[in-house]
Amino acid sequence: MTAPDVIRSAYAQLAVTDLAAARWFWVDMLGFHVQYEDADTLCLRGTDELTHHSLVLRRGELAALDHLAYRVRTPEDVDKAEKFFAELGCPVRRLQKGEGTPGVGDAVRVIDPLGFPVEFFHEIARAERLIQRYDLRHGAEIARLDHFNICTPDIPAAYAHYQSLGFGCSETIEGDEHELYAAWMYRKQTVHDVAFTGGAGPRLHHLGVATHESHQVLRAADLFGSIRKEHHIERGPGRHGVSNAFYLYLRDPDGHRVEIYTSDYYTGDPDHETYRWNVHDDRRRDFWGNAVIESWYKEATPVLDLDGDPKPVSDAVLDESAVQVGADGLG
Ligand SMILES: O=S(=O)(O)c1ccc(O)c(O)c1
Ligand SMILES: [Ca+2]
Ligand SMILES: [Fe+2]
Repeated sequence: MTAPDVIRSAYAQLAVTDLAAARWFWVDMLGFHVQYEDADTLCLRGTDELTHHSLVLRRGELAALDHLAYRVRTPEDVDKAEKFFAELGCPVRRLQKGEGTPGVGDAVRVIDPLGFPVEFFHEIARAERLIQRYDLRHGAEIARLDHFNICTPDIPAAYAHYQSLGFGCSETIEGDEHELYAAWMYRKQTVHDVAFTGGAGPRLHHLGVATHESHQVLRAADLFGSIRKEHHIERGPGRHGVSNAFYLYLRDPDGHRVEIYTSDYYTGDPDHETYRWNVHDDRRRDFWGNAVIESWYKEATPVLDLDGDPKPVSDAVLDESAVQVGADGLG
């Protein structure tokens, strides 16, 4: 089975129960730009992004992940993706241009071996260059989508699946016997396109969106505090151990988690080595040793199947939050 040539995590499509409230959060507060809008759909992108969108919000009855989407290098890679997942016995659905998400061409949607709805596409509409439209920047000034973080009960299985798709591994969190608690994996040459958080799954843990500077991360927190919306702030600001990024976690009006993330590092050399953290090192998730609050480990967004119905979840094998590690872990 030849794996499709994945370029990067490209967009996520979320179902939101109140499109206007979601618009306030993602456009007014975070600073995404509206590329397309109708009564049920918002297609959004960050200031640096040159394709139609990196986030799609679609009105729905249940707050859920509709699908994650990876861009592949050529139209032929969409065919390869279809074959790759069909041979794994996964549900597969081909979408012609115009049948799926606005702006996206020929694509294939699958339920992957981890139970996640995932789209692989090549063709997507180009968008006007806003990189130097400083006059249009607003809110947290989000530059681009950076990564997906998914909750899954079997981290080794997730690692093996994404390794079979050609993803490298930049960092891990491991136990004393090297049992795998978490992993960060990439195709683009930064720390991750996808990362795995141990927990009941399939569920979406968060979307990571990048700003250029840490002052935009701090500004986001101040913006929410200023208008008495501080309850949207869940964790941080802080410095990650894994990735070394400066971060802030927020929850949108539906509870979807988003991380504002800046300043990780280059991983593009062919012999790039995985950096391994011990689960007992309480700098791993916050380099300053600040505790990870319970909701961050326990709460996540359900995912939909290819017919739009919520998928059941199965419980975790390992529970990092149960490991007693100083400032982190709740055991
Ligand atoms: O908290 S961790 O340092 O493990 C971490 C590192 C990178 C991320 O994107 C993240 O969400 C969490
Ligand atoms: Ca809070
Ligand atoms: Fe993240």
